Amino acid sequence: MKAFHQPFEKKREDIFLNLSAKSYRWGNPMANSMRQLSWSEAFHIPLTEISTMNSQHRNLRSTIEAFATRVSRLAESLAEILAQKSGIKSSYFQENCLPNTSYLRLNRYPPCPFSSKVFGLLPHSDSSFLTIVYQDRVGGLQLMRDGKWFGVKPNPNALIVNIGDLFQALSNGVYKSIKHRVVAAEKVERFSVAYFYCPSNNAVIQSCGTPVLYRKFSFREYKEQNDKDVKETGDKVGLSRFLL
Ligand SMILES: O=C(O)CCC(=O)C(=O)O
Ligand SMILES: [Fe+2]
Repeated sequence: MKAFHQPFEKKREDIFLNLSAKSYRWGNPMANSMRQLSWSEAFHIPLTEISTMNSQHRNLRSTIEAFATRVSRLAESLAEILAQKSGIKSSYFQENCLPNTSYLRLNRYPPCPFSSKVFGLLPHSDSSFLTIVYQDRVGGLQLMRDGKWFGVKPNPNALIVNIGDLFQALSNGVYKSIKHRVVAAEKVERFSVAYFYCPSNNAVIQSCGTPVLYRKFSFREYKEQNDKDVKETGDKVGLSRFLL
C-alpha cells in the first residue's frame, strides 16, 4: 500500500522498484473511449527479478517472497490435481514451472467518480496456468459464466483460484480459462494481489487429448503474440490464435 501511495512521478520511474521497464502500469494506454479505460494501477512483478528489487523496499520484497513461496506450493498442488483428470503428465508442472517463473501483480483501484462508466479492470482472461487472487473486503471482481457476469463475494479469509489460458490449452479445452473483470467502486479504494502461475519462457504447451484443438507453442511465443495483438488491435486475441 505504501508503494502505491508514493507520488505518480516516482512510481513511474524504472528505478522505483528497480524491476524491468513497465513494471508499474496504470489505465490502459490503448484506450480510445472511457469504456476502454481501466481505473486502476498495478505493479507487475516477474519473480525472476525479485532479487534486483530496490533495497529501499526490503519489507515489500520479503512479504512478496513469503507470499509467493506459499502460494506457489498451493498452485503446484492444485495444478497437479486438475492435471490428473486430463492426461497431463503429473511431473509436467514441476518440470516447467520453477519457483521464480511466475508473476505477482499488486493491484490498486482508486475510488472512481465515474464508476458506472469505466471498469476497474477491463474484461480479460489471464495468460497463466492458474491465477490465485487475494482480494480485500471491497469487492468488484466479476466472473463470466454462461454469458452472464457474477460477482465474487469478498472474503478476506479466502483465495480465489482462476483457470488461465495455458491450462485451457494444455487440457485441450477441458478446463476453460475464465473471463473476468473488475467493477470500479465509487467511494473506496480496493486492493488485490494476483499470483500468476506460469512456466519458464521456453516451456512447451502441448494439448493433451484427441482431436488436438491447439497447436503446440512455447510460453514465450504466446506472450509475444499477445503483445503484438495488443499493439495492433488494442486487445489480446488469446488462445483462438492457436486453434488448429
Ligand atoms: O483485482 C482483482 O480481483 C483481479 C485482478 C486481475 O484479474 C488481474 O490482475 O489479472
Ligand atoms: Fe486477471
